Amino acid sequence: MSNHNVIKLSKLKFSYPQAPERTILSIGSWEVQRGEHVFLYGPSGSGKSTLLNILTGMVEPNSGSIAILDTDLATLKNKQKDKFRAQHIGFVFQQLNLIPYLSVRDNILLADYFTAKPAVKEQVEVHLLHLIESLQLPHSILSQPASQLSVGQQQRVAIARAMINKPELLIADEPTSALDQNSRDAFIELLFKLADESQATLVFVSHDKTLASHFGNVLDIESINQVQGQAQDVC
Ligand SMILES: Nc1ncnc2c1ncn2[C@@H]1O[C@H](COP(=O)(O)OP(=O)(O)OP(=O)(O)O)[C@@H](O)[C@H]1O
Repeated sequence: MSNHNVIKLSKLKFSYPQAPERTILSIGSWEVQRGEHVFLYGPSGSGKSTLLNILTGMVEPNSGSIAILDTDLATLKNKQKDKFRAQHIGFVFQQLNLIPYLSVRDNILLADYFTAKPAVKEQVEVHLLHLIESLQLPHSILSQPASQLSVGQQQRVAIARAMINKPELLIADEPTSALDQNSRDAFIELLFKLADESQATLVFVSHDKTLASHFGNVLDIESINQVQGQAQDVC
């Protein structure tokens, strides 16, 4: 396979409809190649979450283009965007967002259920077991309700859920902010391991610059966003 861009932004401008006069993001160009581990950092209010929402098609820019895996998001209707997101992008958030009363298995498979074209059941099962083993979790955990897991186990289940659809792009938004240093490093290493296994590209967002040393590609959002002065005023 050639070295396709997984993310390609160009001439992007964005302001929220409630405050149209205030430009939040103005990015000339930004590209991420397949398999990269990108650490995107910046202070509170610098537009990290806004940029992630634009990358995933949840929010539309005022102008400019965004291609994810060579698909121009502007060409997709809302339903197609939902499907595209479910099939190609995995998410791990700060609040792990597991549903407490559902079993670990159902929490993980929920992501597969939302893709318009669910994979063949047997293949999903094989992949599920593979993920659980790679994350050093016992098979028996699959039938436990998420509410019974330790925080460390919940994190690993959140990674499995993000990876069950074999996404090409994995987005992690401040997933380690509640952890101590050791658990943080272990979590990042597991995330890398799983991402690399499926050659997924990882975009990891945080305001904690001490994590940067783990990553091959470290990007200060303020170095690509031409309106940083304005965004910083808020914090
Ligand atoms: N729904 C909204 N309407 C109007 N302004 C918003 C909205 N959401 C965010 N903003 C503003 O956009 C700017 C960027 O916010 P954003 O949440 O993207 O920053 P961030 O870097 O992710 O911050 P944090 O690290 O605190 O999560 C901030 O100044 C914020 O006040």
